[in-house]
Amino acid sequence: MNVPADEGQFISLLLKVMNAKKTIEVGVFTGYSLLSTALALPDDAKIVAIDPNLEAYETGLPYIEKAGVAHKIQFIESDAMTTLKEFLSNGEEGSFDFAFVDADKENYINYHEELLKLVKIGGVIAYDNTLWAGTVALSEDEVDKETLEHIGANRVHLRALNTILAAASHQQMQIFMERARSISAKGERSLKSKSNEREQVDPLANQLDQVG
Ligand SMILES: C[S@@+](CC[C@H](N)C(=O)[O-])C[C@H]1O[C@@H](n2cnc3c(N)ncnc32)[C@H](O)[C@@H]1O
Repeated sequence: MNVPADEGQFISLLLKVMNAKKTIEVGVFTGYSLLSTALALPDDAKIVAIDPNLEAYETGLPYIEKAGVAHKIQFIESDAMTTLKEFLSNGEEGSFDFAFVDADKENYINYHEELLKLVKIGGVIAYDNTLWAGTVALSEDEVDKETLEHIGANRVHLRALNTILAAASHQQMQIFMERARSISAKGERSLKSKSNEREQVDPLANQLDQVG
């Protein structure tokens, strides 16, 4: 299922504020968030979009073409971990401005590990569904049995991701979207030794510092 329109607009805003030019999307489906991304980026930008489901991507592709942004997209029909590891072996470390993850929740933590290496200091990694309909804040006893069966495993995966994000030394901001959708956007905060570099390249992190 695609992200809601307000989330697409929020991604678009983030990308424009950051002046992003090179991004990764993990989990494309029919390309709604991908189209939001492609429309927000400049004409010479590049988006690597990874999903094993080529058929779904091709369903949405005519709309991407009609919008005149297909040239910005490199679709890779693959499992994302394989591709992310290939990028790292090919020397793409620290070369991406932004990553958006909206795929198999059990792998979010694994994607996070690889994306921390692929996304540059000052970049942002955004995750869809981090509240999982609000259930991440509830104990198992508080979720009714039917709901727990339906959402149980993903709730556990997302709680684990949120715990890691909250504990990490990187700057993080959490944005709660309407209709119980959620997105966590994690600004990569530089270490003290890189503070000068960061000040030059990282307007978003400076804004995040002021937010606290
Ligand atoms: C919720 S949909 C993505 C929706 C999309 N972001 C949008 O807004 O239109 C999840 C997608 O993740 C993909 N997916 C599942 N496992 C994956 C994996 N291991 N690697 C990459 N994509 C995967 C599915 O094929 C599916 O298309």
